[in-house]
Amino acid sequence: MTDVPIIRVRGLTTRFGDHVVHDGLDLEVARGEILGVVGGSGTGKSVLLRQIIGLLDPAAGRIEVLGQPVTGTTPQSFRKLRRRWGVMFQGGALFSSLTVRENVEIPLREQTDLPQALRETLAAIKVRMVGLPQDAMGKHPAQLSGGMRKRAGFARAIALDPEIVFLDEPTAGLDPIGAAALDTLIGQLRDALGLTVFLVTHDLDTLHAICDRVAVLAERKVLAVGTIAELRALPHPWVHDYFSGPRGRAAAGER
Ligand SMILES: Nc1ncnc2c1ncn2[C@@H]1O[C@H](COP(=O)(O)OP(=O)(O)OP(=O)(O)O)[C@@H](O)[C@H]1O
Repeated sequence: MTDVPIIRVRGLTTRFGDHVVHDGLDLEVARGEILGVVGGSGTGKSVLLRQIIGLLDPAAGRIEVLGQPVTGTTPQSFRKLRRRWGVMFQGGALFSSLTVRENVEIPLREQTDLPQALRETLAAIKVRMVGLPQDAMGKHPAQLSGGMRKRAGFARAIALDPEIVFLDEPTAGLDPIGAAALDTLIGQLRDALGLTVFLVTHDLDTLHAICDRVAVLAERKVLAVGTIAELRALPHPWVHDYFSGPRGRAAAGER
């Protein structure tokens, strides 16, 4: 990891009408780390992710990714920047009418001029990298299990060899074995590809298994960020209940 943050959020304020979701939120993500983002329901984890990737404008604040501004930039600069990250939304968010190959090819089709044959070859490599069998390429999402759909979504997220991958609740809806396998895959790909991973999750096992640091969203800001051991030492009630309640202790391997 270097000292220069790969993602930098400063003074972020988010409002929907009178509802203030974030109020002066600050966050930095280091290159090469897996950062888990946790918080109670409605604390604005998914909204934060969408703002960092430029899908939603904040009311105030500054967001920089890879040293470039995300807000207030030209469409051309933004297009260049967005090629450098990949996103997997909840459930994989695949197009149901397209095959896995066609889904994985979407970023290659939209953001490169590569010929069809090369797009297919690259899609096949990504599908293999996420541990899907080659015959999954011709299948539609409805023909896949939930875990396979997530893997296909992951293959699409890494289609353009991104530097950062954003994952919104990747293990939601998976059985514990499938979830653990996906955690392992995320960790392996981070190591193999040198990815930075920004991961919104409720899954305590994921946090323990692969996250280098965890950011806690509460009280309209990032209340704390650190290792799980550091967070467990905090007296804040939500942080305490989350990490040191029965599920938190079980995920930590305690009784
Ligand atoms: N487009 C929108 N218009 C109005 N309100 C919105 C919009 N998007 C999100 N919100 C509100 O912003 C708040 C934060 O939403 P967000 O989806 O980020 O929560 P979250 O922390 O990801 O929650 P969960 O853990 O339940 O998924 C919620 O109160 C939500 O209703």
